[in-house]
Amino acid sequence: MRIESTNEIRNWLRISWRRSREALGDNDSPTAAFVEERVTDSVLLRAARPVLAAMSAEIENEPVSLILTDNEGAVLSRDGGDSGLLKALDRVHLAPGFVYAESAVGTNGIGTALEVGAPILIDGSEHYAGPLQSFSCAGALITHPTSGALLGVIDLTTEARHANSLLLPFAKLAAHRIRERILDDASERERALLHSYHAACRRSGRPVIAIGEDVLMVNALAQEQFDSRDQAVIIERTRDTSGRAQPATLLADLPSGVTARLSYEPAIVNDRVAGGVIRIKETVRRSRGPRIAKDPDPPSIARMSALWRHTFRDVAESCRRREWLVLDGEPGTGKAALARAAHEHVTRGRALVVLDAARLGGKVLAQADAELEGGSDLLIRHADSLSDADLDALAHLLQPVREGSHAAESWIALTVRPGDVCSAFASFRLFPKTVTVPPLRHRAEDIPQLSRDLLRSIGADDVVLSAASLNQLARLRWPGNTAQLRSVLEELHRHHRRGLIEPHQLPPECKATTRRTLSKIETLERDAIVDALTLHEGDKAGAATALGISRATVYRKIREFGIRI
Ligand SMILES: Nc1ncnc2c1ncn2[C@@H]1O[C@H](COP(=O)(O)OP(=O)(O)OP(=O)(O)O)[C@@H](O)[C@H]1O
Repeated sequence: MRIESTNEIRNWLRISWRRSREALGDNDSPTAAFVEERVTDSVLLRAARPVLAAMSAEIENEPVSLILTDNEGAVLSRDGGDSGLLKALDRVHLAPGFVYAESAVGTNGIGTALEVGAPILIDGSEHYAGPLQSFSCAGALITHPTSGALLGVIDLTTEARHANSLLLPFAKLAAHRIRERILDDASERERALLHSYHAACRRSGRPVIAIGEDVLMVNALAQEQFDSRDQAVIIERTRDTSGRAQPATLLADLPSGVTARLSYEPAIVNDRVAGGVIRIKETVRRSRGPRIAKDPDPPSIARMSALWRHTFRDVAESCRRREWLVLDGEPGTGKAALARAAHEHVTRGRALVVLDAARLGGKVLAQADAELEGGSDLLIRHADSLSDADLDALAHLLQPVREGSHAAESWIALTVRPGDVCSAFASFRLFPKTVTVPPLRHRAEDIPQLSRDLLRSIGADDVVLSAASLNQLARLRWPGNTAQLRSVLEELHRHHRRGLIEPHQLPPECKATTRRTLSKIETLERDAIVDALTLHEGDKAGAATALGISRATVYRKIREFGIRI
């Protein structure tokens, strides 16, 4: 979008002020939030550093500062400017680490350029916040030259009394030079990777795959020998090495039943890893017979955070002891998936019959009876949806099984909502153990791996989430847990069949953010505020009263946690 005429600019300003008023109320001196975990290396920073160094030399001793931010308005660097200007900028926290999003500090050259998606000059009193009105800021967007992803903003700020009409053209020129530099860097890296790839293909005469930041190359031999599922696992496995400057040898168990030995060699240009070339050295067909190992490797579903591994171990242990089990947890946390995977892991192929009580209602009794008669293991999902009478009948059905001869045969697990313990079961002591499956927001570190697993399972093998997109997903609250993440990825796949997905391409429901990983306490605090706001249909005063905190605190927390309801 381009903003050309003065009228249009005024219009955008009016809208920007309205947004600022909604976000900040009457707060005339909002404080920019500080981000503790800052990005110190990125495509943008690498390309911008030399450009900004050269440009700040051109305007040496001028009262103008060049400010680079990421695509959420967090300041990454500040160059140039005389000491008076720098002191003034420090006073308004326009400094590295602080976030200049419009929602945080009101209309300004950085946040407003991001909001309107176009370069913009905000002059003196056009700023929303009083303390910013002594500055003039020109912000120009920096987009990735090939993917078009929004990377950040270059902003030129000076004191309003020095404002000059060249500020905005100069900001646009800086953005243009940074984009060109990104393109040069990328083609230099891609050339280095291509060179290593061709050399590996010639030397080895084997299947070869090369992976760079935006590039994937698969030679004809690799395409012939491995289907797309195998290729996806190989690529996934080599992600473990991404960015690694040392050669490495890895093993990968492929879905086709072979184990492949992968030899990784980094392609390096200017001391930086441009990508890696993977030669597939040999493959061995795995034995189909029963595994002899006492403690087989856990399945991929279990290879996640300590919290999730611990939960998996608990379920597997109950299954190993044939101890009947209740899995409770919020909707969509993966209770059934976990029970299935643990059962498969422990019994190595014994059938587990899954009955959904929410779908079958009272009919679940007759079906469970028939399956138990045959000695099957049983997973009854959504047991809490049964009526009290049906639950009672189920308890009476299960009690003789527990005490009878085939008790040792059948393993039974139920899934229920949190805290939904059925008194009939408790009185018969049918289910001695309950495992609580943690919500996704308590294991945000699992989101990258989980997203890749889910993308593969929905057939979106050609879709790759960028690191920034994964960070964005990891910051969300996920009330619908893994099931919601799955539906978000399905929605994404409907619009993007392949390629690298950047944050702006994620579905809208992924837009509420906090910039950092929250501590457990902060997560609980955020959840309480979200729950109160939802209950009060977004009314902040009502939520504040319900929580016993001030309205100002609710506003502050909404901004801090990036809550949008
Ligand atoms: N660790 C995981 N890896 C891959 N997919 C998963 C994982 N956990 C859950 N899923 C997928 O997420 C979705 C929801 O999981 P599941 O149905 O097991 O959740 P649930 O807690 O039993 O849900 P409900 O609220 O209906 O009881 C399913 O599509 C499942 O395959």
